Amino acid sequence: MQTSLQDHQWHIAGPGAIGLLIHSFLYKANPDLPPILVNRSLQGTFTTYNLTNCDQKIETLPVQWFEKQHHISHLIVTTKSHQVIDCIKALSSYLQPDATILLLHNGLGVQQQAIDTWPDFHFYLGTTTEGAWKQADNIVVHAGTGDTRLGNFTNKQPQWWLQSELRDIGFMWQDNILAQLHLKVAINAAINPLTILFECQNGQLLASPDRLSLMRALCEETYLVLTAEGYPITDLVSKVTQIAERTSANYSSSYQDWANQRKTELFSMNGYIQTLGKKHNIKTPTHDKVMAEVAKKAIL
Ligand SMILES: NC(=O)C1=CN([C@@H]2O[C@H](COP(=O)(O)OP(=O)(O)OC[C@H]3O[C@@H](n4cnc5c(N)ncnc54)[C@H](OP(=O)(O)O)[C@@H]3O)[C@@H](O)[C@H]2O)C=CC1
Ligand SMILES: CC(C)(CO)C(=O)C(=O)O
Repeated sequence: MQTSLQDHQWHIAGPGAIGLLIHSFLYKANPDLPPILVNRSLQGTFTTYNLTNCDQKIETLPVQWFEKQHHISHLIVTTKSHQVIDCIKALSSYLQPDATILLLHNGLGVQQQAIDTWPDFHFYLGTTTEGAWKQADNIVVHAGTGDTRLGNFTNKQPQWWLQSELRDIGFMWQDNILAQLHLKVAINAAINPLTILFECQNGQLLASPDRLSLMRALCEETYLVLTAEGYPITDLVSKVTQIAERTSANYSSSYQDWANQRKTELFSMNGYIQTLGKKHNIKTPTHDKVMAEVAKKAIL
């Protein structure tokens, strides 16, 4: 039996920092069509959560959780990259055969795996520069505003997008989203593992010749591999340097995962470049060395 879900009602799987932030955007845009949260256990926990906005105001928002009678037609997955496949597997019997699924995580590789595993679902790929973190299970802090872009493998805007609630909350359609995602991976692959190796903030990578030369070597290999894959990124070193300067005081997401003994997403950043290197027969010795060193201290 199906409960009273409405057309286009979004489910959000992964009630972490980004999941709750997007929940709050959708809820505030249309409280009559609240998004539905899905957690790992498929059983709701908290009934409200607190959101600290960028201007330090605190709002309390109600939560509606997934129920096993639901048929999911629209899903946003906001787990970490290594949790995406298991998350969709756990939901596969509740997803409509032609469900729309937006994957919103860092890194690459998992998106193709999802599309290959479930060819009938309509997958969309996204990336966000919003910043958020969890203070507790039901407390989220919106640390910095950013933008969220989505697209698909075909670059064709679907009909649903024109009336989508996602437009109301400022999400933007991005032609060639894959180019955007490859650029992000190239930047992450040059910064994130090094912040774990040197136990430093992003900006401190620019402070010594040793760190800079490793960063350059990673960029050179990434450039060759991504060019072979059809995504040549010009001036990658200066793009990486600019981001490291702009986020100078930040600890990268991988550093934070390592510092909190969580699995990092490096397998879908440097690991993705290594996989493409093998595919195109291009050696990636710096990525290999850096990943081997990071593996001694972090969960890859
Ligand atoms: N936070 C940020 O500022 C930004 C994050 N991103 C990216 O967004 C993605 C999400 O990041 P973030 O929100 O910080 O990560 P979090 O770890 O805070 O959130 C992930 C959530 O997914 C849950 N989860 C794991 N497996 C499942 C499952 N099978 N079903 C349902 N829920 C599940 C986790 O629960 P559990 O705790 O039980 O594992 C957790 O609540 C990452 O790829 C990240 O790199 C991108 C830009 C900025
Ligand atoms: C751009 C950068 C490196 C900012 O910290 C990031 O995306 C991350 O930490 O994952």
